[in-house]
Amino acid sequence: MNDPLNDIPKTLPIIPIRNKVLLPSASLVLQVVRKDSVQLLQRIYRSAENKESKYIIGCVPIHPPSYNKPEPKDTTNSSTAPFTVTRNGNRNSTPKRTIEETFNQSIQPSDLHEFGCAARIVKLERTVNGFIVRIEGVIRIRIDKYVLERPYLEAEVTVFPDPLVPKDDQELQELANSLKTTGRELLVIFQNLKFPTAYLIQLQKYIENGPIGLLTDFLINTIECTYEERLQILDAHDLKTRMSIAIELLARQINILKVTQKVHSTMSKKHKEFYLRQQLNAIKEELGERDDSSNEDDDITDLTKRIKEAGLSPEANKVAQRELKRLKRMHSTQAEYQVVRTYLEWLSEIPWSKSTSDIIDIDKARQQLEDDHYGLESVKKRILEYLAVLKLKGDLKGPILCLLGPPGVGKTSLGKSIASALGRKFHRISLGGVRDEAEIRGHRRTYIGAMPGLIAQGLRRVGFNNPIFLLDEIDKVGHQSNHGDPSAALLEVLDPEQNNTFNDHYLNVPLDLSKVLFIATANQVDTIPPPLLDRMELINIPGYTFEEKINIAQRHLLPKQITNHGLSLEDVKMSDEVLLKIASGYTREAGVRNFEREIASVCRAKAVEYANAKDKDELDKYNKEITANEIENILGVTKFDSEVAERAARPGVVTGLAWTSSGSGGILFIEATQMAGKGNLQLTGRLGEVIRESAQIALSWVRAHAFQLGITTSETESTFFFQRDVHIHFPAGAIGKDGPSAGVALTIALVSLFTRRQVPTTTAMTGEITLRGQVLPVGGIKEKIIGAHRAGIKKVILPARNRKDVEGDVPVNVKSEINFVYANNIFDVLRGAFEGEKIWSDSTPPIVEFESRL
Ligand SMILES: Nc1ncnc2c1ncn2[C@@H]1O[C@H](COP(=O)(O)OP(=O)(O)OP(=O)(O)O)[C@@H](O)[C@H]1O
Repeated sequence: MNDPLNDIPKTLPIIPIRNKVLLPSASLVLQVVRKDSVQLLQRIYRSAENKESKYIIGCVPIHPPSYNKPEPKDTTNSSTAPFTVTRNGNRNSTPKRTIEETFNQSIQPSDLHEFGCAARIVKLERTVNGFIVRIEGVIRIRIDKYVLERPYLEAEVTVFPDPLVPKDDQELQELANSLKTTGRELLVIFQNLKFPTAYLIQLQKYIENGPIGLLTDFLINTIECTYEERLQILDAHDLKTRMSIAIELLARQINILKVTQKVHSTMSKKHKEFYLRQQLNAIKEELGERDDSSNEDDDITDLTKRIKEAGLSPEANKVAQRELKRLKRMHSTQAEYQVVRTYLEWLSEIPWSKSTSDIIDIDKARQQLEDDHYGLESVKKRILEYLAVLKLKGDLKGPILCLLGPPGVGKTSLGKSIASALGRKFHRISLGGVRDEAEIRGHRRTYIGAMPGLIAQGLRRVGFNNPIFLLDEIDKVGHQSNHGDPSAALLEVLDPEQNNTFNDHYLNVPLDLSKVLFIATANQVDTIPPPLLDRMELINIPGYTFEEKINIAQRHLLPKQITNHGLSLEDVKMSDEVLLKIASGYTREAGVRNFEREIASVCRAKAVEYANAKDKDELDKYNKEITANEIENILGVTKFDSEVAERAARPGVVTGLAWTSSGSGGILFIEATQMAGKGNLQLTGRLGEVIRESAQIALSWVRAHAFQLGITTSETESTFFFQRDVHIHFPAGAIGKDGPSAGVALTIALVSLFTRRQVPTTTAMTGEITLRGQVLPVGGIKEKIIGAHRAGIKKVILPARNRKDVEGDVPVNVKSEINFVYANNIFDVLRGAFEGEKIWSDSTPPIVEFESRL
């Protein structure tokens, strides 16, 4: 057998234990929540090597409040210290504490007993409040001196190994024999009581082979005795004293057990069960298989109180009470205990009946929206109408508002403004990339690590049941897959008829979401699942024009960034020209997010300049006005020239209008070239199926009208197209492109290529074409035109049936700076693209003109 002495260092970290005495050979499970011990175990937990079972600590009992400290004694003397704990010092007199109180409680060396037990950590588990640790007593120790008090106690110790019983010590030999006889007697009783076999084997081993000191401790561990009696045994490092006390205690226990066995045979079944249960608990406790029940009780009392205060719905309360009952029956080391406990914590933290009171003051809301956002008049108007209806009707049963627009146009910040106008809490739920229904609805509790979904989590975070939830990027939520359908879960969330009984899989009780005000945001409408779209009212926020961006910057972004950088509004001035330079030279976006970032860089540079001037006491030299030249010094050379200016007009190159998946509009170039070949058409630039088909249609139309357009010399000539290959490329090959709206631009690019005529780079076009040359309307007109305006386009050719979109939605200043050409057919486009020049002959009347008369 290993000498335990070898394992025990001279200095040991100390874990003080309350109401318990650990003896060598016993094991104990402790729920550790007090700060000092938690910090000690944290250190052990962190260092991987120390997590092994070899880590040794000292376990020392804390004196109960009524403990009278014994007189200092000569520890070399073999006699045991006078025992002075009164009966009042038992566990029942210990005051109950909450977890927090226990955590903050500080233990002084003077509170601790002089003797303790060195123990080996065999299991260490993290819990919500601290640790659960299982320790095994190794050997008696006496504390000589505390060498550390914070963050945890550490002490120099003397260890007391048990000597072997000397053959010639008659008295000791007799005591040992008597102890073994008592042990055998107990073994028989325990066998009758059906004690665990492993325990019985162990006891038998100790009785037959000793060592006698360990057998004494092992027996005392099993029997019922008071706290004081156990302390007495702990203090008795001298074998003779320990055995004498133990024999007395064991004899008492045997008597009790004998009487019990008699009573047992006469008891009713119910009584017996109760009695056995009590006994089982006591035995478990003695064997160290029950942890500090006072802490566990504290925990459950605390939870019960919190559940009572949370004002649960009747259904939730029923479930909570059932689970509480289960929890009480469980042992805190059981894995299921933590699962149930976490569930109950969730139930207690959902705001079932806590609401903020609404302030629906339309004037105040109007003011708030005005203060926070420039422009967006129609959006603000619609939001105010919505709030007015909310005020009159008093419920939220209506369509959900969905703010639709490119990134950085203020969708999120509009949501925040609405929340602060209403005095409600605001929470943003990002739906981008949500592929799993469980993310919305939670995982069932049977899963390991199950959690409630985003909605329930949001409610817990805000702490009130009537917040504003901004469902961000609802267009990016996943559809039906083998992980369920997140959009179907959202449907339930957003449906006012169903959402008062929303079922989160984890909570598994109906949640009332009818008081939550949902606002959604999306970049594009196409990918929003139709049933969701059906429940929402779209409010379009197209991109901003330069003029709007400058106004937003002067009123909101610049003041915000100046103050963010510790300057006062008077310290930095930027003219509209400078702001325009930043917006056009350094950003290319529909919103203002990058613009704000660039303004922040300028403010940072100004803050450095200001601080330097202040340090040198030269504030008079500091120039608060920022010039256009300074901008280049701060932000570097301009990142973007006018997109149109980058290009020179060439045959085969045409400017189209695009609408990106993020909802912002812009221009795109189409380049066509021809080479000797066999009549093949090659397309590049990451193109989708539809745009490829548009290119085929365009080529077929051009081939069909080649003679009329002067490309071929006779109507029957076919060699022209069979002797050359055509290659069409859409630059910015990294970005995928698709959709039918490039049809018109593709046709014009091919006509320009074959007729060697140029289209001005400031002319852009959009529209779908049919094989017969008709121009069909397309979507995203407003965004495309605002984007084109930003790019410096002067003329836009677009389908005649899109005229209403231009007249209705496009800002006036944009309309006034762009010349619009509305086309019914491709000949109208040709006329517009080639500056009114009629490049075709009328020898054959164009088929489309005939069609257009239909
Ligand atoms: N009209 C406006 N008036 C004042 N500030 C604005 C306006 N539009 C946008 N902003 C500001 O622009 C920044 C970006 O806005 P926000 O984050 O709300 O954009 P978003 O549309 O939600 O973008 P995303 O779709 O990427 O989430 C914010 O600081 C916001 O205050």
